[in-house]
Amino acid sequence: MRRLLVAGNWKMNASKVMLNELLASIVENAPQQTDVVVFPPAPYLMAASDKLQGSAVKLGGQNINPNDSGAYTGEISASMMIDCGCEAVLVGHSERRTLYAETDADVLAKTEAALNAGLIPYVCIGETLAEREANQTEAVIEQQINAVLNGLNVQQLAKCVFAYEPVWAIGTGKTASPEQAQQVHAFIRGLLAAKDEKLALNSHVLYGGSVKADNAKELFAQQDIDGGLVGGASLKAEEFLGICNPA
Ligand SMILES: O=C[C@H](O)COP(=O)(O)O
Repeated sequence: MRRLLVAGNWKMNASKVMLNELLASIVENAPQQTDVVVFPPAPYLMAASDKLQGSAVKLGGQNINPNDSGAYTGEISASMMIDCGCEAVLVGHSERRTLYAETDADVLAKTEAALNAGLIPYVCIGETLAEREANQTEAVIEQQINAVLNGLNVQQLAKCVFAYEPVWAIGTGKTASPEQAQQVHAFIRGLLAAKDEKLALNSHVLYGGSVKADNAKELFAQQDIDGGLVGGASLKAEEFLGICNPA
């Protein structure tokens, strides 16, 4: 049985005041039946870790360099994230792929680095609008997820979380319909099953792309949608908590 998992990706949005207020509210009100993880920007991770002490809410980082240390000015390693209290990291978010030219090979390297350090990689995949309109959704998803499915063993893959984020639904207010999302999630689970049946059964596959309190319930009711990777709506306590506890 897969528990509902809701992850809040703050992207490049935060301040000390926001961190204190938002985390205080999430810690106090996060429902026990949902696993909740927040991904603030890197400079706030230590402070966030302190705020989350003793709470069931977990912490993650938004990006890592695949190397463990060295002359990589401006970069952050997986072991540093562990040191700062993180248990997870996002890998392959479409903004990283598009704005910072991250390739499938980079995604595999980062996923491996995360696993080696003991972080849970949240491997993000998703098609653009042009790809969907050209009927390439499944081909794109398969290519992106195969980068990790072919590069890692089942034990490593069992520690990953997968997130389907159609690029056309991110920050646009255009959510994939529950049926559209379910169709791709079922396809992803099929690819996981081809690797290993138990892996498919136990893996969390999250949906991301304009998830809100008022559409979360219907999305999360789909058989293969195990929760959400939430961007904009994770910045407002009431909205995010509404997603964590969809009515
Ligand atoms: O990581 C989160 C996704 O990019 C979704 O962002 P959004 O909820 O603002 O559409």
